Amino acid sequence: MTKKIAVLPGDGIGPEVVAEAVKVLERLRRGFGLKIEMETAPVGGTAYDMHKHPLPDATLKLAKQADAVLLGAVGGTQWDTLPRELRPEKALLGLRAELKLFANLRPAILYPQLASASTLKPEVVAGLDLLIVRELTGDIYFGEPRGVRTLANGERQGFNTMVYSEHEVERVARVAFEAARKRHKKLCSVEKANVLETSGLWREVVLRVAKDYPDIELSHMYVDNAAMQLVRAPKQFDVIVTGNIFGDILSDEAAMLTGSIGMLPSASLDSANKGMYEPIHGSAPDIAGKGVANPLATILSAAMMLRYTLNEPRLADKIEQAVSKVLDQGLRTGDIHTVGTQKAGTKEMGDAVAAAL
Ligand SMILES: NC(=O)c1ccc[n+]([C@@H]2O[C@H](COP(=O)([O-])OP(=O)(O)OC[C@H]3O[C@@H](n4cnc5c(N)ncnc54)[C@H](O)[C@@H]3O)[C@@H](O)[C@H]2O)c1
Ligand SMILES: CC(C)[C@H](C(=O)O)[C@@H](O)C(=O)O
Ligand SMILES: [Mg+2]
Repeated sequence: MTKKIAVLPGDGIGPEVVAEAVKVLERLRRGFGLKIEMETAPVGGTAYDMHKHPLPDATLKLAKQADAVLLGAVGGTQWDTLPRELRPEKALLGLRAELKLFANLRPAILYPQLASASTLKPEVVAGLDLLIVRELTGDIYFGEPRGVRTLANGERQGFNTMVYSEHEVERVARVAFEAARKRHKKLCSVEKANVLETSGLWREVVLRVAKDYPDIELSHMYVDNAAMQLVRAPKQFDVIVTGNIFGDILSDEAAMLTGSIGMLPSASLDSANKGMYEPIHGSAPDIAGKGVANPLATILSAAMMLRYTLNEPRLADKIEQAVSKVLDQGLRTGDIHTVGTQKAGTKEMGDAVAAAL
């Protein structure tokens, strides 16, 4: 049966990198019998400019009807002064909440060809393959109350609330334990249980779920230590499970171990593995429109889509092998460029991956 993919390019470099992932999917459709149809819709600031809303009804409807969503990135300084409800980022959070995408998988894998692009020494990072499972629909991102209030003395005060219910922790913990079971059977739960009640409950629930996974080696780490350990000795980790805000921060940090934030894909899944796929990076206003953004994170997100939602693991492998081949050829966008390699633009990189297929 033909699967429907909603393509939401978004803002900044979003359309540039999504075009290359679409190119790769098209190649699979024409050459390898992948049965998909793609429909594009605006999201984020681009959608606001067209429809006065960052997540128009038609876009949300398309995303809900589709089997999977491929998203570029949203945001940009020109929309930063809008009321919060109308900002591009709100569309992304809205999609995650509306589609109930509570489990965000962010693999940080070092391609051996990029060892010298990593911020860490080759011996510390060689062979790095870790998976961050980030909870995506709870935490301080969605917790109430939130806002800005004026105190009796006239001073204004901003406030947000970190909230996790047991069922929210339990379901993402199960995703992480299951992932660990398919990998090296090690799970590290990251929180701040020495200070935060939310984190104390998080740890309790993870320990309870662990009883169903006696084959998994579970550890717990405070987030400050985890941030340090990631740059000290990242290979101690197999799977990390953590909350929304800690996962956001740690995954950007982990990206640099692989050479660039332009290398990290993600899958955001609901309980039936329906999902939204996007690079972890943003709209990169500093390089938008220049044709220099690294499209590999988005291309690798398309591979995750094939693996998790479209049930085409063989084609997912093919994309990942094609990416590796292009890196073997020495092609590099500016963010992963090192001495002795050849500088390529966004389009050139996408063309090379499609050709390598
Ligand atoms: N998922 C998303 O849509 C998403 C994620 C993060 C940030 N944002 C939004 O994007 C805007 C910019 O945020 P930011 O600057 O903090 O983060 P960013 O990820 O957009 O950029 C951070 C730095 O990384 C570089 N970079 C990012 N992606 C790259 C790529 N593919 N190739 C090469 N270099 C790349 C950028 O040039 C920049 O120097 C903000 O409006 C923010 O809210 C959106
Ligand atoms: C743009 C923002 C809402 C988003 C997040 O914080 O989740 C981004 O940083 C990400 O990592 O996808
Ligand atoms: Mg982020």
